[in-house]
Amino acid sequence: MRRKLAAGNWKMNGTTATLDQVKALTDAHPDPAVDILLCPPATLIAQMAWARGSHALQIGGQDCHAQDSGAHTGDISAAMLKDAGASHVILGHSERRADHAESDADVAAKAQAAHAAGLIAVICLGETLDQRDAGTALEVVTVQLRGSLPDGATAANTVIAYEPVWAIGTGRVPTVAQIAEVHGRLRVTLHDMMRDADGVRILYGGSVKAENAAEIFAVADVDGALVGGASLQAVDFAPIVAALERA
Ligand SMILES: O=C(CO)COP(=O)(O)O
Repeated sequence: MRRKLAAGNWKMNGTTATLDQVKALTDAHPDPAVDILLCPPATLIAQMAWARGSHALQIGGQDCHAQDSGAHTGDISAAMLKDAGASHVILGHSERRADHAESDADVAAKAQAAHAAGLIAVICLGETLDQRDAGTALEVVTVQLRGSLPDGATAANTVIAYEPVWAIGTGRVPTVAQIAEVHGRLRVTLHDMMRDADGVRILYGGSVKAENAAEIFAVADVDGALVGGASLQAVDFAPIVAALERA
């Protein structure tokens, strides 16, 4: 049985003033029946770890370098994220793939570094609108998964997030049939690649809101969500967590 995961990606949003959302969220779900993960900017990880107190809220980074340390100005290693209080790190988000030209091989190398540091890698993939329209979405995500999953990936150290690029921040969401088709394909591919594929959580991400969460969470092989905009405010994110608890 896979434990469901409600994950929030704050992207490049949030300052110390925003940390009041942590209390609002943990107060709304003092004893959650699902895992809750927030991935703030790296500057807030340590303070968020303090702000959660004894709550089971998990905290993640949004990227890490593939190396442990060294002359890489501006970069952050997986061990540093862990030291600051993170247990997870998002890798291969489409915004990083686009803005920083990250390849599948880069993502696999970073995931390997994350695993070595004891972090759970949340590996993101998803097709663009052109690829969806061309009918190649399944092929694209299969290639991304095969290229981005490192040796040594297990259900315990890896989460997959399917995020169609055209659904991110657009309010456009795939049909439940489209989500089911991709998640099913990802599960089959995982089975081909690892022994405990049944235990790997596959999240859906892209314009998840309180209004559409229940419908998405009812889809087979959807084990939770990776939420952007609607994770910034507890008033938006808490009902998504509640919908996942009910799913
Ligand atoms: O990119 C996302 C999460 O990583 C999704 O963002 P939105 O929920 O804002 O569409």
